[in-house]
Amino acid sequence: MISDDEFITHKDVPGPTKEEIRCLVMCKSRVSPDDIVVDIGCGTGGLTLEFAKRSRLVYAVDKNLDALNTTEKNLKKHNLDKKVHFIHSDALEALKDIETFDILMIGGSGGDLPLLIEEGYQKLTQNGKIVVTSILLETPVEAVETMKKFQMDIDIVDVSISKGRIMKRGTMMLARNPITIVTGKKN
Ligand SMILES: C[S@@+](CC[C@H](N)C(=O)[O-])C[C@H]1O[C@@H](n2cnc3c(N)ncnc32)[C@H](O)[C@@H]1O
Repeated sequence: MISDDEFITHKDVPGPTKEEIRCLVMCKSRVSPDDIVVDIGCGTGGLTLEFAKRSRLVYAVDKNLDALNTTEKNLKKHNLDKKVHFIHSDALEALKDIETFDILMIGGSGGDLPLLIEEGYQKLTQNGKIVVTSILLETPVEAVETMKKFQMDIDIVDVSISKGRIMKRGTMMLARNPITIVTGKKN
């Protein structure tokens, strides 16, 4: 797992998904070397990079060109850019052009989540997974409701992490925003 401070960042792009959350996403997605992954809302490339290390091919999609360029820089830095197709597009448009995949990672949807899950489900391989990460309370509910329509096996984890900061007098634990990870498996 690559540490958070190894990423190249951009002032107008959200920072990478934190290391501990990346660990959990890799674990919940059960990504394997033959998998094709679509990373919607690739941002800084935190998840794209971890998926590229563990899969056959990743489609990294973002509607923000600064984000896509930042992801590309981070993948190049780790010699993983050859395993990634970089797509500058809105998520729904991008999905229409991709034939099939084993994992659909949704880390940013801009309000289109139910549609994205519906479109993505059609192209997901048998036993494929849709993983949604969110800081908003409403997003996991939308994800679960949509996944239920397709009788997916659903796993929900809410993660609250505190990181220790060592100071002169002792160690202070600093809380981070809770993140919810919803994973749906196609039966
Ligand atoms: C929180 S960031 C994702 C961070 C990323 N997972 C990482 O580890 O670096 C969310 C991203 O989703 C993108 N996004 C939001 N809605 C989108 C949409 N409808 N289509 C494509 N990208 C979208 C935003 O531009 C932003 O870069």
